[in-house]
Amino acid sequence: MFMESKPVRISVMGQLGSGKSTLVLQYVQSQFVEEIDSNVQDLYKKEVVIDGQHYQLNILDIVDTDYGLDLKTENMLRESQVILIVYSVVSETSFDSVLMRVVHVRSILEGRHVPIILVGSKADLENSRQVSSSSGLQLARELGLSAFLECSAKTKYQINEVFETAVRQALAEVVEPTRSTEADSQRDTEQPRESSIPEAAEGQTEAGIQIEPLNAVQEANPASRPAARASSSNRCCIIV
Ligand SMILES: Nc1nc2c(ncn2[C@@H]2O[C@H](COP(=O)(O)OP(=O)(O)OP(=O)(O)O)[C@@H](O)[C@H]2O)c(=O)[nH]1
Repeated sequence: MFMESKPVRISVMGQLGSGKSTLVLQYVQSQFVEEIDSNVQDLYKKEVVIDGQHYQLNILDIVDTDYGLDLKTENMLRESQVILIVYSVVSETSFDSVLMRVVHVRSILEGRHVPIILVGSKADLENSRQVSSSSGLQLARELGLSAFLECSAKTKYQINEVFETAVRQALAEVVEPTRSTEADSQRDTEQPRESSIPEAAEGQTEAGIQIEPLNAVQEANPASRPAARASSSNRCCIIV
């Protein structure tokens, strides 16, 4: 039986070198590329089945300098249904640049709700890690983002999960908050939009989604084993 694919437009941003192109290429072409031309903005297409539904993913790998985006890219960003902001877990500067990118994206979107997912890449490089999983999760919560994941394009760890989460978030129904009082509107301008990232209890989110302890991650991500043993308090997070 022929099933029509639903198109989903995904944009991928992040500081140069954060690993966004490698992440996209691993997902779309199943290859890990060491050197990629950073000046090329590419649109990739991939047919997938997620939760029994066919989708055509249109994934825009944005040339994202710290000096802003050109008008054409801003327009393409406005048409996105979900945006991934990638940082590298081995680069604190890429993590520090996330805030600026979120603020910039939100200003481009002018109040329209588009889910933003925070992605910590290069999770295989555990021995060189500069940004803990809990810092990533905390930032995602503070900024009111829709989800947070770590992944590795090298080991393929959570690559599918990143894009599956993106599709689910893109299609999730958005419930706009009702603004009844002046105080409410005042508060809305002061705080980030409410996030679907729940407050985590020890090892678990409010929604009951397990935050996997690192020893569970070791099987999926063998490269992280030595460091994982060394820091058992560290956690890998999949929050949707
Ligand atoms: N070990 C490891 N290296 C990675 C991973 N992802 C990307 N890299 C490497 O990090 C470098 C930068 O990756 P890119 O994908 O080019 O980064 P980018 O964010 O697209 O940056 P530009 O191409 O400059 O826009 C490359 O040498 C990649 O091979 C990963 O998961 N693990």
